[in-house]
Amino acid sequence: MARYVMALDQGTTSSRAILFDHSGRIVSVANKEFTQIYPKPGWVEHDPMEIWGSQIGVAQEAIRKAGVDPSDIAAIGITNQRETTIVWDKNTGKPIYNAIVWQCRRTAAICDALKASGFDKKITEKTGLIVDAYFSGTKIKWILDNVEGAREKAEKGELLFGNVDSWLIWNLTGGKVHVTDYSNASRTMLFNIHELKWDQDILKELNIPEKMLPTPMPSSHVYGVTDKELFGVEIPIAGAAGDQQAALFGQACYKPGMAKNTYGTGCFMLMNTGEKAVPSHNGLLTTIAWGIDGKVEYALEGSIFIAGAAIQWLRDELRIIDNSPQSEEYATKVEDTAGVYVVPAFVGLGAPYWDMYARGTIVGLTRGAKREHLIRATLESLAYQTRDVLEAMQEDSGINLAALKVDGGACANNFLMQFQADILGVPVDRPQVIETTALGAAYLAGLATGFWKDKDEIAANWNVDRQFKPSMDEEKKEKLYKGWKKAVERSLNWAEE
Ligand SMILES: Nc1ncnc2c1ncn2[C@@H]1O[C@H](COP(=O)(O)OP(=O)(O)O)[C@@H](O)[C@H]1O
Ligand SMILES: O=P(O)(O)OC[C@H](O)CO
Repeated sequence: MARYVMALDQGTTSSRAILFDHSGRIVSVANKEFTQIYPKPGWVEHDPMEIWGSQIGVAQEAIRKAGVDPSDIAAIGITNQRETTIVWDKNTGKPIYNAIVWQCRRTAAICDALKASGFDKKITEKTGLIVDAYFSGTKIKWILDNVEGAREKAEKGELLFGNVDSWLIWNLTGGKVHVTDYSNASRTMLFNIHELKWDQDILKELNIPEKMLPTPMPSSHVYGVTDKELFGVEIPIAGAAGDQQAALFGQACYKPGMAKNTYGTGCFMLMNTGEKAVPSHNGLLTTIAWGIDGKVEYALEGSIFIAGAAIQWLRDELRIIDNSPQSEEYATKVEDTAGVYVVPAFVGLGAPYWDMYARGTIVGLTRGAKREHLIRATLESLAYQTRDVLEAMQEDSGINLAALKVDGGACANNFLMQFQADILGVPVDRPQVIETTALGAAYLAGLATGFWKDKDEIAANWNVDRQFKPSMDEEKKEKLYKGWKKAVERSLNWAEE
């Protein structure tokens, strides 16, 4: 029997491939950052060919590094940055435009028009989403309206749309399979999450031909096999899920009420709500967690657009740190932020504010404010944003979390995790494997191919690395959080079209 499952984790800033063994341990990892394209303020693009090239490159490298024979890989699971929109020519396989990234704000005006007409309420009922430039629907419309000849070709059935999962599966299968999984479909703003089909009313409103859309499928399912050219053997592609849903799966949050928070480029808290799609009254999204075992399960989600990306901003734009881990070193050189707050609303604010026109703000500066304070305030902003969504989630679900499971690159930061526990007043549990996004994708693929028996077998693999216990006194905690809310006020509704 084959001994490994490979996860392809196509994130916002890097493509990663990880080989896992049967106990969920990492056997090898390969990673490659790729180009971020900012054509205008608030616009973000990727080159789809670079996404594909880097992803297949790291897959081959991970296999090479482990010294594993590709025939020893039971299955491949895909997980991806969600909502990012790619449109390509069915005949040539070439993209007709750059990928419009989830963070891109270019379709804010289309969203405003949907809100002005009241159609946004219908969209929320059907898709569980809050109308925002974040989702794929308006991005597809923008491409069809702005790329010469695109609409005509789409109507003739010559163009295909996909999120990154579909794009990778299409390329991995040599252009044979055009599918998506339910969790990714639920992020397009075109998918009826109750009926599990593309919604005709929304397609009509946005003028998007259904023939360009992929076939929605369960998240744990054999979609096809890899083209023999790629690895020398055909490997089943047996799982796919959006990266945040995959992390929920990898964290073994299989029961209603279980939640995780992933600190990557953005920060995303998801709570499993079982077979019930729970509507939010506090600015959260209702979304599909996964389709498995012949049914679909749902989640409540708090989407924070900028988290680890703010640390990258300190590194790449301000150039006040050399690498992300150094942020911890500087943050712990000072007692506090000296009253400084950073609100990293670089691409507007997601949950629970949903303000496409908010922009980044630094407040509370005094003459003594130093680099260390700014770095610490940036790290703390991740924790404050998380408290904003946790409060909304507890309100919507009626559940008070006993502990928060965390994962993603930035959860390696011990200062941040301790501050997070302090500001929430809830313990924070960090697992041994923080690559739970990739792990979740591997589990979905391994379950479809019999590599793992069932979810219980997988749940037994979850082990805590460290628990961070709240230790800040109540008065200080609330005073700090009050300052954050005031800082957020200053960032809202800033940009003008
Ligand atoms: N020690 C650290 N402290 C703070 N942030 C970190 C640390 N290590 C990584 N990060 C941040 O985490 C992000 C990378 O996490 P990852 O889970 O790989 O993200 P993604 O999947 O979105 O690309 C980067 O934005 C990086 O700045
Ligand atoms: O690239 P990540 O891990 O920050 O995830 C991005 C999300 O999928 C966007 O919805």
